[in-house]
Parts: sequence; structure tokens; C-alpha cells
Amino acid sequence: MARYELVKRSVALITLTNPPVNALSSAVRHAIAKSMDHALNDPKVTAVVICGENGRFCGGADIREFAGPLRGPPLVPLLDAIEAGEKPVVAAIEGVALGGGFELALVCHYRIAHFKARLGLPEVTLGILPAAGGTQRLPRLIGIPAALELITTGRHISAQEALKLGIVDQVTEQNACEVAVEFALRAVAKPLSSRRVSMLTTPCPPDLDGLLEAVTMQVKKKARGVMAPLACIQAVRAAATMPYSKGIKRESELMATLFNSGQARALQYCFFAQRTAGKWTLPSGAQWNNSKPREIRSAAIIGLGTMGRGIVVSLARVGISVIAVESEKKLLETGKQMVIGMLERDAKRRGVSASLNLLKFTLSLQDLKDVDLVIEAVFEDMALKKRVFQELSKVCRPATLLCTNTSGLDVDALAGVTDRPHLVVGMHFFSPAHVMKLLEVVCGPRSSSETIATAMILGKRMGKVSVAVGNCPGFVGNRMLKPYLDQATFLLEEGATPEQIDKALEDFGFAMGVFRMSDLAGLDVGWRVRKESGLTGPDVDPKNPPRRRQGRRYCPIPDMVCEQGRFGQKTGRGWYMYDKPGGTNAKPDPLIQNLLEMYRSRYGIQPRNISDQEIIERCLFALANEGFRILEDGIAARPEDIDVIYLFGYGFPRHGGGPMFYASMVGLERVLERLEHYHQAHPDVPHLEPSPLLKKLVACGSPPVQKWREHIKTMHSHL
Ligand SMILES: C/C=C(\C)C(=O)SCCNC(=O)CCNC(=O)[C@H](O)C(C)(C)COP(=O)(O)OP(=O)(O)OC[C@H]1O[C@@H](n2cnc3c(N)ncnc32)[C@H](O)[C@@H]1OP(=O)(O)O
Repeated sequence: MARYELVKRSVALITLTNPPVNALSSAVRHAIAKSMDHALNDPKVTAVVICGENGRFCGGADIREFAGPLRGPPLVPLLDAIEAGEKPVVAAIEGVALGGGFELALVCHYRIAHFKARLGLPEVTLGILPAAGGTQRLPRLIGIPAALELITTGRHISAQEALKLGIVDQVTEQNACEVAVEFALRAVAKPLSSRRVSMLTTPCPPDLDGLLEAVTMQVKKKARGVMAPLACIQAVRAAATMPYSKGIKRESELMATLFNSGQARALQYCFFAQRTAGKWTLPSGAQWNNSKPREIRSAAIIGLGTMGRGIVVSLARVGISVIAVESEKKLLETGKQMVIGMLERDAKRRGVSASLNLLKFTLSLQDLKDVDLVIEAVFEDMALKKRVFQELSKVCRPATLLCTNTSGLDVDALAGVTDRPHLVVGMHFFSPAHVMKLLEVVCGPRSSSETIATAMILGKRMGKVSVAVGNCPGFVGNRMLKPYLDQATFLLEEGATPEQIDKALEDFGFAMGVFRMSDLAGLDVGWRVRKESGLTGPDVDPKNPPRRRQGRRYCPIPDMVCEQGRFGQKTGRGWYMYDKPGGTNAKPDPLIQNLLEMYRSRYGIQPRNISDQEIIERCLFALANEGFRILEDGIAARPEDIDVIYLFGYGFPRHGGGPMFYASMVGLERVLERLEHYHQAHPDVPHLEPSPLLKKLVACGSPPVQKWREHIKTMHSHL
């Protein structure tokens, strides 16, 4: 867990050996304590260097240990003892120094960083705070404003930035460990008192209260309802106003308020869920670690609408040659200008040069004959997409992968019109595609494991979180959205307002309430889908009761809103009104209030007061209930996959963990009971009927999310 060697006859070199990130597990802490004791007591040793094996200093505490009781030496006294030692200790930082790893470096008397190293205190992203002295030492070393920023955001910084801030003493392009050993030899016999960060006086800004207040406001605005950043601010205040001995106690008290909180559990779950999602697996036995992805050097995008442009940018900025195709000259020219502008702005922001030389724009599909992969991003129309795929089959070489960026159409139907169904896969990007991190990789029944592996890895290369999902209408994300949206509109019928529902969801932590989100996405898309499915429009049988379709409850209010030309932000009117078309400042619209009142009186609905609790329960439990059905149907392999989709694609708050984790946190029994209650009250809403999997899990004693899979195993998989 830590290797101890004597180098240059007098330097004790302690190497952390806990792959993959040298996390500070109990065994590692124990090994550090033993090695330090040895080094400090061995008269041959004049200095100590601490480094990590395999070019990684330390990824912090072992997060997996948080769930159990503390074993092994606690970190704070261990780190305090290193700092207090009478022999100089130098941290040789390669790879990462994060969380407890960074705090370990802070107690060393000197820090040498490799130029590619990254440092940070990401504890806040796990719902906790840097409680091994980080909130007390960092402000003493770099001042309150800079420390506050790093601690409340969890941002990783480069070695160069760390040098500028005064966190590290030297940045090197050579082997940091070797440089640190030489440095340590030179440090022998130099006084250490000024190198003990906990002994420094925190440089205090003139208006400490004003600064803390401003940061508190910022944090509250950015992360509504999230506890950890606020606790971080209080801990940093302690660093400014208390001696270290008291500050460290305050840090520990604040940590105690967070450590076992639901938010911390949810955020730590998110960390692992994100990593689990990359480990896709098919019932055939093909999976992430036994399927070889193809190397993609060139790609083509068909369609330069909003999605197509974003996808071109995502590919080009990671060095893939892209041929962009449009059907008309004017559209091609507009798309080209937009893509170039987006790439230039992106490159400027990242301080690199725009990879414009990788782009080619054309009107001819013939130009695609040699590309490795095509992503079709034309209008969401099955007939049109089929024509494109038939054409691609003729034009592209037989080995070219054909992908469709559809948000819900049948990927296998498209595969069926090609000469290579095994090379067809869905790549569902989210808008704007160059910004949004989520990619649903839709596996058709005939998609080969090589094709899936290629799409998953390509997503990762573009910086996306790729999740493999099965092929059904709406896949995972949009399929689950339907019951969620339905509940919101039913609540409108029953007496709620768009702003009341949005506020309840935003207070819960969603980035945007359902109506503001719909206005942003555009209301016309859903309206067209409903017309095509025969739910609204001239094809609806007039004998149909107005609020029932296909044997179940239907709310026509969204159709009525669209009939007035209110398509959301882009038309300046939707569920809200905006200053102008394209405006973003949503204001309640009296016309919508009138519409709702007239609607209710037309159908004899007596509006009632609806509590925020009912809004949250009906929207979120219906959402999770569909998630259970998705698991039963084998459209998602694991609850973690569903949660990752909702976290990265639909603005579900991370501190809620995602719809499935949230359901487990509320308690599956309670979710079942509330769904039964609401289904009884609304028997014509099948989405409220508890799913068989939910009932089965409750019957099995509500196991934790990570164990649900054991109860789904026997069910059919569409992956
Ligand atoms: C009090 C609290 C204290 C003192 C703390 O220190 S809290 C922990 C603070 N540290 C972090 O939050 C760092 C978390 N890790 C990362 O950000 C990244 O893993 C990384 C930047 C260190 C490396 O990234 P990458 O190369 O992309 O690798 P992965 O993220 O895929 O990770 C590889 C596997 O290692 C597991 N892992 C990573 N960090 C930890 C950790 N601190 N504790 C336990 N396990 C960790 C990660 O889950 C991956 O596992 P597998 O998926 O391969 O099983």
C-alpha cells in the first residue's frame, strides 16, 4: 500500500501503491503512518519524499470506504504529524492530487508538481467538504478569495495555475519524483516553521463578511438547495477568524453535518454511477471490456440543423475529420458559417487554434464513400431517414458505420433498409450537441458489439457520458419524459399553474421546471408528434371524449397553447411570455391563466389547491415508475444508467442522485404506497399504476439500487 525505500543514502522515498488512483484507503493510511514513523526515527534519513505509483500522486480518500465504519488511522492526526515532523517532507505530484491527496500535499513542507499534474479539492462535488485540514490550510496558503473559489466549486487546476497561486513551489517537465529528491536534499537543515501551512496567518481581505456574503449568494443561485458549498464557506470563515486548532474542530463539526446526509449519499452515488454507465454489457456476453471498438478517423454528418452543427463541432474539436452534408446550397452556407463560428469561439475559450482544416462541406452524398462513420442528423421523419439510409448503403464502403441521431424513432427499422444492419446504431445527442454531455447509444437488435463499442468510445472521445440503451419509442430519456410531462399537464387541469409547478421542481433542484424547459425546447415538436400519433388534429374522431384518447386520460391544453402559435421561447410566447422571440426571461402570462380558467370551467373542473408535495410526488414518482418499467423491459441494463441519463440530459439535480436513486432514498415502500394512492384517484392514468418491478423490489425488502439488477436478471433484455 506504500513502498518505503532509502534513496541517495539519506532520503526516505514513500510511494503510495494503491491502484488505480492511490486512494487513501485505511491500508494506505496505515502504511503512510508506519513509513513516516520509520523515516522520522531513522537517523540516516534527513528528508522525506512522498509520491504515488504509476504517475499518480493520490486521488484522495477512498470513497468506497465512506459507506462503512472508519477503520485505520484517521487522516487529520496523521497529516498533522507529517507537518509537525522535524525533517523536511516534499510532495512529488504527478497525475493528480485531489481531495485528501491534495491535503496530503499541503502538509508536506514543499510541493513539486509535474507540468501535466492536476490539483483540486473536489469534496464539495461529493456532498462533503475537505475535512482533512483543507479548508484551514488552503486559505492560509493562498488567501480567502482563491481558496473559497477552489473549495466551493471543487475545480481542478493545472500545475501552472497552482504555481501562480503559490500552492506548489516548482513545476517540472522531468520526473517529479527525481526532482523532489534533489529538492529534499537541498532543503535539509533549512528552518521548517515557515513551511508549516497550519502555522501561517490567513491573509484576510478587508471586507471578509461582504466577500462571504457575495459567495454565499452565488452558491445559492448556482446550486439551489445544495448544502455542501454553504458548509465549505462556513469552514473557510473559520480559517479567517480562528486559530488552526479551533478551525480544524469547526471543519470537523461541519463535516459531521454533511457526511451522512442524503445529498452526500446521492452525490457519491452519482460519481460511481457515471463510471458504471461506461461499462455496458449485452445479454450475449459482449461488453465494454471484451469488444474492440473501431478507430474512427473520419466521419460525416448529414444535416446541418441545430443538432448536426453541434455534432460537427463535437467531432472536429477532438481531431476527427468531418464532411458535413446539406441538401441545399443556402442551408449548406448558413450551416458552414455557424459551424466555423462555433468552432472558433470554442477554440478561443480553450486557448487553442480552431481545427477548421478538418472540415469539408458538400451537397453530395457521393463524397462520403470513404468515411469511417456517418451520423445522420436530418429532420425527425422516418420516411426521410429511411431514404437517407438507403442512399448511404449505396454510397458508403461496406465497412462504414451508419448512425442515426434520432430522439426516439425505431433504429432497427432504419437498419432494415440498409445492406449492413449490424453496422447501424443510434447516437442520440442532446441539444445543443456540442455542450450537452449525454449521449444515448441506441443498440438495435442487430447492432454488432463492435458497432456499439465504437459508438460508446466515440462518445467518450467527444467528452460525452455515453449510455447504452435499448431500442423502443423514446429510448430511455424521452420515454420517461412522457409520464412526467403528462402529470404536469394533469396538475394544470386540476388547479395548478405553470409557475407553481416549475417552482416546486426548481426548489427540488431541477435546473428548469418542466414548463420552462418545454418553452426552451420548443412546443411544436411534441405537438407534431401528437398529431402524427393521432392524439390531436383533424384525424381525431370527434366522438372521442375531449379529455380521453386511446382509452386513457389526455390533456389537450398543450395542443391549445400550440394552436395559438405559442411555440415557446423562439416565438416569444409559450407557457410563459418573453420580452421578444428568442428571449429567455420567462414571465407568467395572464393569457395562459385565462386559458386555464376557461378550460376548467368548460369541463366543469373545480380547481383545487395543490401542494408542492403532490407536484413532486406525482411528477417524480411517475418518472421513476416508468424507469422501473424500462428496467423490466430490458431497455436499460441498470438503474445507474437511467440516473446518469437524467442527470446529464434532463437537468435532474445531482444531489438527488437521479430518479431511481431518489426513489430508493425516499423508500420504495413509500413510493409504491403513493403511486397506489394516486392511481386510485386517477385510474385512467396507467403511468401511475405501480410497475411489477417496483412491487417485486418492495416485496424483497427494498434492496439498495446497486442490488436491483439481481431481481431483474430473469427478465427479457432489449439491449
Ligand atoms: C474527507 C474526504 C476526503 C479526504 C477525500 O479525499 S474525498 C475524495 C476526493 N477525491 C475525488 O473526488 C477524486 C475522485 N476521482 C476522480 O476524480 C477521478 O477518478 C480521477 C481524476 C482521480 C481519475 O480519473 P480517470 O483517470 O478518468 O479514472 P476514473 O475516474 O475512471 O477512475 C478509475 C477508477 O478509480 C476509482 N476511483 C477514482 N477515485 C477514487 C476514490 N477517491 N476512491 C475510490 N475509488 C476511486 C473509480 O471509481 C474507477 O473505478 P472503476 O470504475 O474502475 O471500478
